[in-house]
Amino acid sequence: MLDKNKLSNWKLEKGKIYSDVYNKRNDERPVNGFASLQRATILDNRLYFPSADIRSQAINDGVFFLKIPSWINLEECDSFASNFYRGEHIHKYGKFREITSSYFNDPLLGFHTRSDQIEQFLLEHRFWQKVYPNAITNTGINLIRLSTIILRSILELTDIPIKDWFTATGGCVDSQGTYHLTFNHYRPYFQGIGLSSHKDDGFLTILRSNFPGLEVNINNRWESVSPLEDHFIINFGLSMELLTKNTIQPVNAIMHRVSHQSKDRHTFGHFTSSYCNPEKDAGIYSYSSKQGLFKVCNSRELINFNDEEIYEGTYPPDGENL
Ligand SMILES: O=C(O)CCC(=O)C(=O)O
Ligand SMILES: [Fe+2]
Repeated sequence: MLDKNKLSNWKLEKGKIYSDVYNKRNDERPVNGFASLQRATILDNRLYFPSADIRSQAINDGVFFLKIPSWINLEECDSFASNFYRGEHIHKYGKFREITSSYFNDPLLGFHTRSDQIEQFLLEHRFWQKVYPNAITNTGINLIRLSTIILRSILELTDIPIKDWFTATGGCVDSQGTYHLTFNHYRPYFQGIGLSSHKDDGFLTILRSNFPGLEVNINNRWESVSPLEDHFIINFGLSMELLTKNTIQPVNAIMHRVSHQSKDRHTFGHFTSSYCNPEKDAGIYSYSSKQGLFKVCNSRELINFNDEEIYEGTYPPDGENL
């Protein structure tokens, strides 16, 4: 959690995003039981929790289950997640492991192997139509719609004036943010952790997982998430935490990690971030009733620095670099 008093001074610095939660980031304590996550549904284009208390709990946890709406079809995305890394001779989607960042002229995109067990195919919305099969692009577009519904329902709980919502979210309240649809495979033949502890950079992540392995840090305890059939896992990210920290409804970003996997594990995630492309960067904002809306950092820098820090580590808080 970001320290409230430090918010107005919060600066994005390389290797220091997690300085204030350094011990949590470098925490090798095993899990301590199962997370008891709250459940929500979508009703009439709104996010609905069974009660205000359950909603507060979910917002405080920074993570909850969401019933998958009937208008979202996951079949092709599930198949893509299970096959994108296998090679063309094994499956039609196996060729995607050959499509790397050089194809997009962007170091963030395409197929990547990481220092953890994870390997990924990561693609930003502006390339979906050209690269993904149509069924996957269509699901991605429905996930944008879903993320917009969730985001608006959360903003309604804050005191951020509606006139500021577009700027505050870099366009996301009108489905004009930057979106990534990312497929993950955890390589059982690799040593070490599945995925190092981190918070997602954006406002929220819609995660599809049928596999155990995700661990969340709630109230300074690591807990396993048992996936719930027909539910997404919704994670709030750094942009949401920064934006709402000094409003009447602070939202916590959830620190999470994936444990070592001894069998193949496949998941995929849809990430909602403030608008940025090589020409334009909408920025990351924070709001308080005293100061109004103020810019905290660049959107793209937050994505890049967070990515680097996840895999390369956080500088120890005493200032000494790794
Ligand atoms: O695979 C998972 O369960 C989590 C993936 C994740 O945290 C991410 O892609 O940011
Ligand atoms: Fe994540």
